[in-house]
Amino acid sequence: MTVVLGPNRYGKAEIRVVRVTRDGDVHHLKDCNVGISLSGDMTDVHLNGGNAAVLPTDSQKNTVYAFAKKYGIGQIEEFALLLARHFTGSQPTIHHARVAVQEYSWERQGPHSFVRSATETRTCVVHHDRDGGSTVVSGLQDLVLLNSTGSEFHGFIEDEYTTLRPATDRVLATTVNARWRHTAASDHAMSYDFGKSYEEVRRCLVEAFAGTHSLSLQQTLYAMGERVLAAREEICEVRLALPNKHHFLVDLAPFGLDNDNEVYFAADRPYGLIEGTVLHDDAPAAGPAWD
Ligand SMILES: O=c1[nH]c(=O)c2[nH]c(=O)[nH]c2[nH]1
Repeated sequence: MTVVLGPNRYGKAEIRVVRVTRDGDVHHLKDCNVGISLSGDMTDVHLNGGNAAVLPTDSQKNTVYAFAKKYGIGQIEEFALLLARHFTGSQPTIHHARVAVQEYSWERQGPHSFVRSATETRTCVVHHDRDGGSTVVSGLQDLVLLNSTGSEFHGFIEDEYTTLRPATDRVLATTVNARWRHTAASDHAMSYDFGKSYEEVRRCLVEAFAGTHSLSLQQTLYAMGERVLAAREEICEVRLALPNKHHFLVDLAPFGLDNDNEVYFAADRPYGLIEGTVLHDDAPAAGPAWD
């Protein structure tokens, strides 16, 4: 039996960087969490402990802070591309870079005061290969949505363990975790408006959730992905993970009260987890985009 080194990567995780841009009395804030993963000529370090090909993860972390100062942090996808291209372009031993960024949103409260908004986190994952192009997957996490009617679930399999009653009018609630792949990120490069794209995709997801009379969360998932692909030509694939945040009607009969879909128990666990991919049938090959 021969043992060999398989796929590997290394980098710095969870680099928290806050960039304040001062515009006179008015300040602008970017609050991010950056993860770097590099791969390349790493056989010697794993097999023999030879570090000559290794750019320390500490240097990677420092690069994030230095780039935040030198270039600012605009759209997170642009910042991630800048970093990924830097590592592959400056170090011959680094062949591939994966940079992931999460952005926490702050609402302006004054010229230099901000309130952390309890809404979703914006995300991106960029891959850059020194011999090839880049892939960009944007996304959002923890966008909480609820429809208080317009949702049904019936006609499902009923086996000997089924107790669920068919529902013709229920609450449908979820925490959207969505990621979407940009068709040709390497062509768009830096001139591409990632900010507008993000806002429009988010709007499509919310509008499709709110506007779909749902016979299942699976149907709603597909409608959300389909809406994005119909509206946004720069996107070729959408991946969604939608927990079904169950709202159970409380039995008020013991108290002599009826419950006409008015009082619910919002359970936090267990929850159904509906996951799916919606994509163009001629979407270009994903390469490492989803890794
Ligand atoms: O929208 C739903 N899809 C399911 O697959 C499912 N399963 C379940 O118990 N409730 C629901 N709701």
